[in-house]
Amino acid sequence: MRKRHWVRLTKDHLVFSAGHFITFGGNICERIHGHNYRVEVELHGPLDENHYVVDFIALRDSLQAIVNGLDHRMLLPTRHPSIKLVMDEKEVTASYEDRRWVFPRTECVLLDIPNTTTELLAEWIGERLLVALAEKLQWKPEAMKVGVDENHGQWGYCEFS
Ligand SMILES: Nc1nc2c(c(=O)[nH]1)N=C([C@H](O)[C@H](O)COP(=O)(O)OP(=O)(O)OP(=O)(O)O)CN2
Repeated sequence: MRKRHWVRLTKDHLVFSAGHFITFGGNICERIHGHNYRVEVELHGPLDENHYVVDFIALRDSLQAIVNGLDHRMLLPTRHPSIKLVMDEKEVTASYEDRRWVFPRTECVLLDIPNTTTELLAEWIGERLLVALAEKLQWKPEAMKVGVDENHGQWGYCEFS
């Protein structure tokens, strides 16, 4: 019988508090609000010489660094078709139709995604985690699943295979 191994990382400190707003249903744009997001990952692959899929510590530290970069920030999508972002050194101005929000530049994270849904945040985090693991360990999983929870049980996932 074929055997497969994987690791799953879900820690109380893999959390970030951030502001966002999304659009849905075509032209409905939420009011700005925040969430205490949780992040978890699952990585699949063969066992190494330590009988690990991947070292939990290296994985945890890599993911924590990505999560920390999102903590206490305003999350803004750079590829949204109608949320426009204009920025200078000090400020980011976001606009949607006749609404406008101005944020200190250093308090924003500009994400190259079209909407800050949990599904796309999971994709963004996963892409960065793959880069971090390649740099740190010269390793990539056979498959990976990243989950982001925005409201105590509302998880969006992205699977990489
Ligand atoms: N599949 C998805 N559905 C929705 C997402 C998402 O990312 N993926 N996101 C939202 C909104 O961000 C919305 O803010 C979440 O709604 P809600 O749970 O109502 O948020 P609140 O923080 O206001 O929670 P309350 O329980 O109402 O206080 C919608 N759908």
